[in-house]
Amino acid sequence: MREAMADITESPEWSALAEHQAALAGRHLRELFADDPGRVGRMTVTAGDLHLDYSKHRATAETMRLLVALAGRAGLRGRIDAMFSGEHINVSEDRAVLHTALRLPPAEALTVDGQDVAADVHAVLDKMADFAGRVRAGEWTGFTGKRITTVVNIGIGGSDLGPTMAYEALHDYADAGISCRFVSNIDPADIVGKLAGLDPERTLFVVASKTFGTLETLTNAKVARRWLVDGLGDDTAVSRHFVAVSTNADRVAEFGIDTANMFGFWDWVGGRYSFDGAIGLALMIAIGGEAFREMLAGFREIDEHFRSAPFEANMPVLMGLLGVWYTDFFGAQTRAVLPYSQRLARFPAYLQQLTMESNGKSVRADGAPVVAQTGEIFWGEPGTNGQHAFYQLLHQGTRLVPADFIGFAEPFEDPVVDGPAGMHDLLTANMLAQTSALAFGKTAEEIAAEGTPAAVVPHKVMPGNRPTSTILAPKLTPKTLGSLVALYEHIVFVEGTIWGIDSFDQWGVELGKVMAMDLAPALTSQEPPEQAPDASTAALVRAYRALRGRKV
Ligand SMILES: O=P(O)(O)OC[C@H]1O[C@](O)(CO)[C@@H](O)[C@@H]1O
Repeated sequence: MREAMADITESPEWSALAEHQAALAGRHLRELFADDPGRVGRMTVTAGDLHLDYSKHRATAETMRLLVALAGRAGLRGRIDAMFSGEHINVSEDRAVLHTALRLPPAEALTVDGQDVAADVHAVLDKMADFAGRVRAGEWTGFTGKRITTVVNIGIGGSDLGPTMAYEALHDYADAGISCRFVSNIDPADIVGKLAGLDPERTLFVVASKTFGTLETLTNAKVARRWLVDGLGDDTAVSRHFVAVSTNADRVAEFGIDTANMFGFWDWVGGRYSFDGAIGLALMIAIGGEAFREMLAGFREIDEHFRSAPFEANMPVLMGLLGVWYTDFFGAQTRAVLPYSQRLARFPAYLQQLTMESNGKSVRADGAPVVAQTGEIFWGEPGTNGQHAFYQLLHQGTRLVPADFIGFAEPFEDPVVDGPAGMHDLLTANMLAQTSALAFGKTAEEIAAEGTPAAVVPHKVMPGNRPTSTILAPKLTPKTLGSLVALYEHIVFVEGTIWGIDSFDQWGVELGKVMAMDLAPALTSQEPPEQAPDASTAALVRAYRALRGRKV
């Protein structure tokens, strides 16, 4: 039986925040800025290449002091140390949580549960780099001796979203003439579409699955194997065209992939925290081992910052605490993530798994029900596209939607000029304008003064007081991407610590998987369905069967 955790909402720190919120709720950001000229300087923090301005939050110096005190009450410092040192903080699975070990510098030692974790990590990274180097150099060829030009990663969830997002973000660094495609969905449209136009002689499949037991991945891998064997007319071609990334060597071998071509990881890496290890193999083949290691250095820089910076100047701590502030004290339900970079189009989707699979929990680590709201709903789209879609609600809707804006100073493209500002400057101008409009809005008086007819004035009022963080980095490099991801990984950890939950299990996804396997025969058999879990689902099974021309 686990020791019962204290109820954080009963703590003096929580009560102080609740009282403070009541006093602050009626105050506008316009006033907070007017009252405190030093605000921006104080509410700006840098970590490695990341620059965060959090002054446009509905928070004062006192708010931040109280939030930091809450972190102290939740034992955040001790929890950080526990994670980095390999304590079994994933309690429901009795595992260490060591994604931070994936980016340990070679000189740093770490032994956990009697195992030299640092040596294991570097052995896998070296094996990946060696393999990636051979594929890139054309030394590892397909079965017929031709160079590999496309890598197809087959995986789902953490075995897909990380590498997909990172490949899209960093495709400018793909310098060996090798491109990647990513197949995840059990919907046949995914694999059929992704295989279209590929040459089996030049295609390498990376089957990525921590468990190597995931229905979608194994099904897609079997389809890919059939496509390859049909295309090359020889079963033995598989060994040159399939490699695996997994923690489960037995299942890899059972599938028919030579375990010499398997890249391992460990149960102490959660799937959603894994693309900086072997799950990033496809990415490494595309961008090369050196760029991959630069990405790891970016992760590492934020790990170090998170571990050592005082909470008052600690970027993940501040952003995590602000997440708690809005979730639990303002009743906000979602957080928008708005990258002003087309290359980060998949970043919100990646963060959805990272944050929501981690913190979407209603039971605490001690097994008792949670005492506060948990799990922000993350969503978003790149700017400026989002501006022409859902920003109306952000500006004038009734809901409070805190938002993270992410931008970069340097574009990749040569200056594409249209008027005095280049396109990239226009992109950035839009980002900055949005955060300013969200924070300060426009009053009825200001609108009326522009000659707006009185009847239209209320429609044009921009209430403002809508909180945002702005993260700026020099350029979307492998290093800055690593830093950004580590930032959000640690934000998740900070929030999970305050809420007292185990951010590293995901039991809630299991039931649906089992039920799907139970239901599949009812959909596919030629006989009338025997059972369905409930009346509604039984009716839907019958409707589906009727539509497919099967007996009902
Ligand atoms: O890598 P695997 O074992 O195939 O799992 C894929 C994904 O499935 C999940 O278990 C959720 O169903 C995720 O946590 C994981 O990232």
